[in-house]
Amino acid sequence: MSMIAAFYSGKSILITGATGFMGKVLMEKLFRTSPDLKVIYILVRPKAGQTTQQRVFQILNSKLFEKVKEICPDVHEKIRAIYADLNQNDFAISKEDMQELLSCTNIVFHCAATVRFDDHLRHAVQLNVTATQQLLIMASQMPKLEAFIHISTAFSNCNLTHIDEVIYPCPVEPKKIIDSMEWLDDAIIDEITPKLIGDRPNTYTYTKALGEMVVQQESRNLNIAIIRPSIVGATWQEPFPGWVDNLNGPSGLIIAAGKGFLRSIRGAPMAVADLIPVDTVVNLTLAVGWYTAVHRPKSTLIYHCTSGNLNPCNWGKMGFQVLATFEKVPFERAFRRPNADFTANTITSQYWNAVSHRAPAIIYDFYLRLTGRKPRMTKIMNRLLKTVSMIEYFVNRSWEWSTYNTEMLMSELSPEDQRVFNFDVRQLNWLEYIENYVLGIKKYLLKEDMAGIPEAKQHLKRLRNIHYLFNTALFLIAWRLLIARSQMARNVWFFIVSFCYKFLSYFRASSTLKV
Ligand SMILES: CCCCCCCCCCCCCCCCCCCC(=O)SCCNC(=O)CCNC(=O)[C@H](O)C(C)(C)COP(=O)(O)OP(=O)(O)OC[C@H]1O[C@@H](n2cnc3c(N)ncnc32)[C@H](O)[C@@H]1OP(=O)(O)O
Ligand SMILES: NC(=O)C1=CN([C@@H]2O[C@H](COP(=O)(O)OP(=O)(O)OC[C@H]3O[C@@H](n4cnc5c(N)ncnc54)[C@H](OP(=O)(O)O)[C@@H]3O)[C@@H](O)[C@H]2O)C=CC1
Repeated sequence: MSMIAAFYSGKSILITGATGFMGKVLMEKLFRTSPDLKVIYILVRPKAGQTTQQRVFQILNSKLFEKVKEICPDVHEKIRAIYADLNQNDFAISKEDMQELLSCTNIVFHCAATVRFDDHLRHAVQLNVTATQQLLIMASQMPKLEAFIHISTAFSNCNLTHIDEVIYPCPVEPKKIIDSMEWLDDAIIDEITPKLIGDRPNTYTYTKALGEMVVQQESRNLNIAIIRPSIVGATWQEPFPGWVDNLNGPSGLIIAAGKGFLRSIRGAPMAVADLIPVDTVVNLTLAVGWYTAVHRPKSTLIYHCTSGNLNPCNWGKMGFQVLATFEKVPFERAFRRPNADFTANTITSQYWNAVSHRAPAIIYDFYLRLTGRKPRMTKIMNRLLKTVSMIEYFVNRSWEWSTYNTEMLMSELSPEDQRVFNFDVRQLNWLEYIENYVLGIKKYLLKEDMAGIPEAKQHLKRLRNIHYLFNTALFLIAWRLLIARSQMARNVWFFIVSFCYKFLSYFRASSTLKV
């Protein structure tokens, strides 16, 4: 019997960010392994024209929850969706709901965040810092609370190269930042943002670091732990391999490469690609929840959920395997044949940007205009290049995260728990994982049918022929222009033509003699 699964039985659990990538996988695993848990409260806001109830309904009826519904048929009754907006005071939770949350909650998993790299500092602070502070204040009023688990990121201290499982202070106190966001106007915030974030690349990593400081400062006598995952990718094993439902991290770029838009990234092929499957993060999170509640460590423990030091893969190897998978399972209706690479050199990268990204987009838009359609490729390309520029920081560097606490926890688990809540990335086979990841993107994100693979392959063949034709035409035009302008080029051309003529004449004569 799994001790961790047994621990969550009968418990009331509060999850923020349950509608997000990690939150959904966390809920799924909880219901699948501890079907007799009491209730999961989730803080949900209405979005994209859907009410909170509709959003929950959609999640429970998705492919991800198919297994859960077999094991825990009353799953609908065990989810309590509470209307909440983490940007509002008291999260806009009603008095009755707040009362229930405060009096019943046993465990809190705080996953909600803005993960956008380019978010305005005011919004990023509100969600990643102020909301965390408010949630901790709520947690301190929960008499039955056994553990509070905060999800941060391994990149909260990406300004360092070696990162230990400790909280590194930021120069300006989070409380001062929170206060200043209330009275500074947007223009001034824009001006001071680069100074505040310092040598971090974006507001996301900065505010996640502030969030950790808030957790430390507001911890009071709570049992708290912090989890720092690196780049979270599709599921490795559970509930099935390759599940992913958003474009964050590598997923969007894999689509862009598979559809032939993305041909080159300025990145170091030998830099460590510190990816971590989402089910591994969730397994560690649940194990940490159990350990924090049962063993009550004296101080707030931080757990790195990374792969680089235990089972490293680099960007070059990852890119190679992604492209190899496209050969077997191409995406449908590609713009160009997938052929992307990491380029360490800035000038080479700018060259490829001009030749392989901007020029084809301009040519295609010209073609769309000629055929009376609305041009759109330049816009798509600009968006893609913006995304690429935002991730360049992360694919040009390697980090070393120590994993003492994570390894200590692994050794504390029973063999059964090590199996059911496996977070040992040493067992991960990268080639297999990446192949499943690309397949998962095709199935669950692009919703493409496997029956369409032969047609997709045919389409790629047509694109290859168009590519050859285009290159030949381009060469002939260039050559014709050169011949018209240069005596030297003309001489070379006549020399080649006369050489070919002589060779053919000799070949014809010798074959006639043989007869
Ligand atoms: C060379 C071999 C090729 C093989 C491929 C290999 C790929 C390797 C890639 C490596 C990736 C490395 C990533 C490192 C990240 C480390 C970060 C640390 C980890 C974390 O803790 S946080 C989680 C990561 N967070 C993110 O990934 C969020 C990133 N997104 C953003 O910040 C913004 O969305 C972005 C990119 C700034 C764009 O903003 P904006 O222009 O305002 O656009 P929208 O967000 O409104 O979206 C518009 C439109 O674009 C679609 N979209 C969004 N994101 C992506 C994306 N990443 N790729 C493609 N398309 C994307 C979005 O759905 C919208 O579409 P609509 O149709 O709805 O308009
Ligand atoms: N994905 C990754 O690569 C990594 C993620 N992390 C961390 O993991 C955690 C989860 O990330 P992930 O699941 O990927 O992120 P997602 O963007 O998929 O999910 C974010 C969640 O936060 C919720 N949320 C955002 N704003 C509000 C709001 N105002 N009120 C209520 N809820 C809100 C979202 O709700 P809604 O659906 O309504 O928008 C969503 O449920 C975050 O803390 C992130 O920093 C760490 C490392 C890497």
